[in-house]
Amino acid sequence: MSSQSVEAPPTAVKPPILEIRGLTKVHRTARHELTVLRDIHLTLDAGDTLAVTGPSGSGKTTLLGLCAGLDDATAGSMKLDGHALEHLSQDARAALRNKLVGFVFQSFQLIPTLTAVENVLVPLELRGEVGRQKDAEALLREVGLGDRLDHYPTQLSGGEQQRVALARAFIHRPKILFADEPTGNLDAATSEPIVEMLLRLNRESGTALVLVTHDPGLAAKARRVIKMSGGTVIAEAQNAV
Ligand SMILES: Nc1ncnc2c1ncn2[C@@H]1O[C@H](COP(=O)(O)OP(=O)(O)OP(=O)(O)O)[C@@H](O)[C@H]1O
Repeated sequence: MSSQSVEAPPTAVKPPILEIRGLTKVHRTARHELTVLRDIHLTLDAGDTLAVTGPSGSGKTTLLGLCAGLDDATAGSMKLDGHALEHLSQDARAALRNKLVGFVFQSFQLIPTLTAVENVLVPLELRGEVGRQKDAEALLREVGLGDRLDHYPTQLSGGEQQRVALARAFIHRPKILFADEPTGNLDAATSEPIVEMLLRLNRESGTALVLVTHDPGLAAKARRVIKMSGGTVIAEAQNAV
């Protein structure tokens, strides 16, 4: 009998979905220099949920924008799913984000000349995926817009536009979804299914969620909560969810 021990195969350790080191953002004008984010460090595990809270002007939207690649940092580094963004070309960064990231903006950013269904299909078209009309329609039904499929953004209320934006952010099943005030424009009855949908996406697809919110009820549904003030993270807590 062999005395060789059988070594367990190495377990694949998933990289954090998001790793931020020393992230800083300074806005410079001719006369002023304004540091809106200062030396932020943050690590988020794959599939985790994080609420970003803090008073108006504390830097929450700026942080989200940098994470989602909508803006460039003044200093610091970021990894998405183990990929160091500073080592990638602009095109490679865009492709990585297009694959991994979903984003819901505070101001929806729907394309005015496209219908609700066509707006939801945009992330797929950017990836060259066609023929997913039925999936887009199903998602819109899930957010309660089954009878608004062919409406244009101007024909939708603010809350309805918000829901189209959420469906658009979900359609390619991102690994991480950034949402800036996802229920900010919705009443309690409308926001509940949206929150449920976000949490279901997290549970069933393992999509990590980063939610900027002023709503303590929504923040309580995230496993981790950070509080920002003056461009820095001043407190961090964990919820038993
Ligand atoms: N392009 C810009 N140029 C100069 N200052 C900016 C610019 N964009 C944002 N700021 C400033 O950065 C600070 C942080 O703004 P940010 O939108 O990130 O705050 P926030 O915490 O998301 O606020 P709110 O809860 O009101 O949405 C604010 O003081 C804002 O005035």
